[in-house]
Amino acid sequence: MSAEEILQELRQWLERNGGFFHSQVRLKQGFESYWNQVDSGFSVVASENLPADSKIVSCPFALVITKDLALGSLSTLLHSTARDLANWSERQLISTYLSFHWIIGDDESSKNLLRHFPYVKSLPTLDKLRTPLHFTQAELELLKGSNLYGATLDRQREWQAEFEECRSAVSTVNREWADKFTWELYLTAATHLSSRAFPSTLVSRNLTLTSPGDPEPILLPGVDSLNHARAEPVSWVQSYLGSGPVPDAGSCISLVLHNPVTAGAELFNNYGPKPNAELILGYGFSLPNNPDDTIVLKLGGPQGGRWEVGREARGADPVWDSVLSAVQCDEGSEPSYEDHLDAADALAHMAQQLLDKLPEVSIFTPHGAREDVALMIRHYIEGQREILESLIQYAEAKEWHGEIPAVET
Ligand SMILES: C[S@@+](CC[C@H](N)C(=O)[O-])C[C@H]1O[C@@H](n2cnc3c(N)ncnc32)[C@H](O)[C@@H]1O
Repeated sequence: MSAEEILQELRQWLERNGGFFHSQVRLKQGFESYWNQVDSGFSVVASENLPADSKIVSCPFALVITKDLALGSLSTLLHSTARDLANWSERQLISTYLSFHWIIGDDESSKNLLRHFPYVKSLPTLDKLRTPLHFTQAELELLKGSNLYGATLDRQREWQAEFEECRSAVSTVNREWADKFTWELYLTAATHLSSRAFPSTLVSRNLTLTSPGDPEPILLPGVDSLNHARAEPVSWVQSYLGSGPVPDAGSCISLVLHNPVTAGAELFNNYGPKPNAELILGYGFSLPNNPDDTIVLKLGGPQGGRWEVGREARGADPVWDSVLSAVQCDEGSEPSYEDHLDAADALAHMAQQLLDKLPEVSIFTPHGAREDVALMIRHYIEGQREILESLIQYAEAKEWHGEIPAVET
């Protein structure tokens, strides 16, 4: 099947199930030319001028992939009770559910349990994915000394352990399935989830009710087909029909773009203000000079904590307060001029140490690294460097603004 046919099938499947893509938009394989990054999947383009507030795509609730949908299908397939799988995370359930489409295949017998084949087939293949879990060893080395390096190793360990647990459960039921259930398959599915997830609050009955805890990730086929543009004005609109806990047929989630779009232009969703570390780790792309970049700072000790500082030292004040109270000799009293000097010195020293640890970014693509990956890493490291430099300037400014004791006469 060609890429065009796969996208056509996705569109028809959405329509058969009560969803749609706007009649004046076209799905196309690859990005519009200017991305300068990897061609990691498809994009949505306007075939005619679209007015402001156009509804671009709509996904019926019946096609939404939730943890519960995955749990229901897997319990039947694995002859397990839902309780056996109840300790699986959302990622384990949804990634295993997606993987099973490839393990069992697109045949009649599994159609009721694995209902997302046209969607799964349209998702980018392993070779197109670019999160750090898909980096070569040489590419990973380029991150050494940055927070993202540690975060990548942690994620690799965590996902691999989850996969082993899922595979071993499958293996007790069917060895042939377990043989087909490879790490690459699981990694691909888990990356699809991390790079396309929406919050489960979108499908809850009362959007205004904040449910306790973090929302779960869910997949919205079709709605997830637009690439990201920072600060793009969009709305994710819920239409929940009926008043019971189970939505009536016709309930759906739609994506509305508030800006008009000219014919031929790509249409964008807005994934929210995310720093490059998060875009790279979860999605496999970066934005140059990303204004939402942050660096995570952790301080030990009783005044310690974890903070995110952004460009131009945005969010540095609580770090400063913590450092200041850590250096203060006389606890409980007003910090002295010397305390300010010591705190400024300690903060600048800490930022300088982190700066020294950061890897060098060459404008040339290092040997063994792919160009698109090297570019992503450059965007990220440059952002980290600029934030740390701004933090040093912030500390220097604090030093000057520390109150100078009046000269005794
Ligand atoms: C939700 S999907 C969007 C549709 C995607 N192009 C596809 O074919 O599946 C998210 C993925 O699209 C790509 N992407 C989205 N926005 C991007 C951007 N601004 N620059 C580069 N890649 C982007 C990344 O690979 C990301 O993981």
